[in-house]
Amino acid sequence: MNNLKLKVCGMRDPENISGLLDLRPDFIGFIFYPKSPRYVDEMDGDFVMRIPLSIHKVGVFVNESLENIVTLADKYGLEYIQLHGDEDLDFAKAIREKGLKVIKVFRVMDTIPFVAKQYEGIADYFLFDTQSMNYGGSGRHFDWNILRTYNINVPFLLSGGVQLEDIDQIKEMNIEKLVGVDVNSRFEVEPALKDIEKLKLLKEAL
Ligand SMILES: O=C(O)c1ccccc1N[C@@H]1O[C@H](COP(=O)(O)O)[C@@H](O)[C@H]1O
Repeated sequence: MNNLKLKVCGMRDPENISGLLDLRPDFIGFIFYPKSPRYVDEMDGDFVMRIPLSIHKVGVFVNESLENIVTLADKYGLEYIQLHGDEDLDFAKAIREKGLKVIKVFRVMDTIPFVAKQYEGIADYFLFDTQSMNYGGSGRHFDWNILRTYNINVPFLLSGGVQLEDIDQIKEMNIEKLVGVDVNSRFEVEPALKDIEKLKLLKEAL
C-alpha cells in the first residue's frame, strides 16, 4: 500500500504555516467560512503565493458564491476548492469550468449519499467528514465501516477527528480509494494553531 497523503486544514498563522511546510504535507487547507474559529479573514497574499506548488493549496468554503471563491482563489493561488457545505453537482461543475480542482465533501451520518456517484469525472477527491451542526471541525469520527463497500471511481480523504492513534486502523482498512487523511482540530494547540511536533509524528506514521 502507498503512503497515505496528508492534508492539514485550518492554517492561518505564518510562522505555524512555515513550520508545517517543513514537513512537506501534500495539501494545506485554509478555511474561508466566516463562522469558523479557523476563518481566514486576511493573509499575506505574497507569503501564501510563495508556498511551493508541490504542496497543494486548498480553500475550504461553505455555501460561498462562485464569484467570491474565484476572487480568493486568484488572490491566494488556490489549486483546490473544498466544497464543505450544501453545494450541488452543478456548482462543482462551475468550479471546474473556472479551471479549479474540486474536493467535494460529504458530511456523513451513516451512509454515503447516492448522489456521490454523479461526481465521477467532476470531483478530483471526495472528503468524508462527520455530520455536525457547524459543517466541519467537529473533532469526531463517523462509523468508518460504511467505507468498506465504497465503489465509486473517485479517490477520497478521510476526515472527522482523525488523530495519530487512528492511523494503524485506517491503514488496516486497506480501502483502495482511501488515499489520504485530512486533519484539523485534533492537532491543535488552539483553533488555527497546529502542534507541529505532533504533525511530524503523524507524517512519519503515514
Ligand atoms: O474546522 C472548521 O472550523 C470547519 C468549519 C467549516 C467547515 C469545515 C471546517 N473544517 C473541516 O472539518 C474537517 C474535519 O475537521 P476535524 O478533524 O473534525 O476537526 C476538516 O476537513 C476541516 O477542513
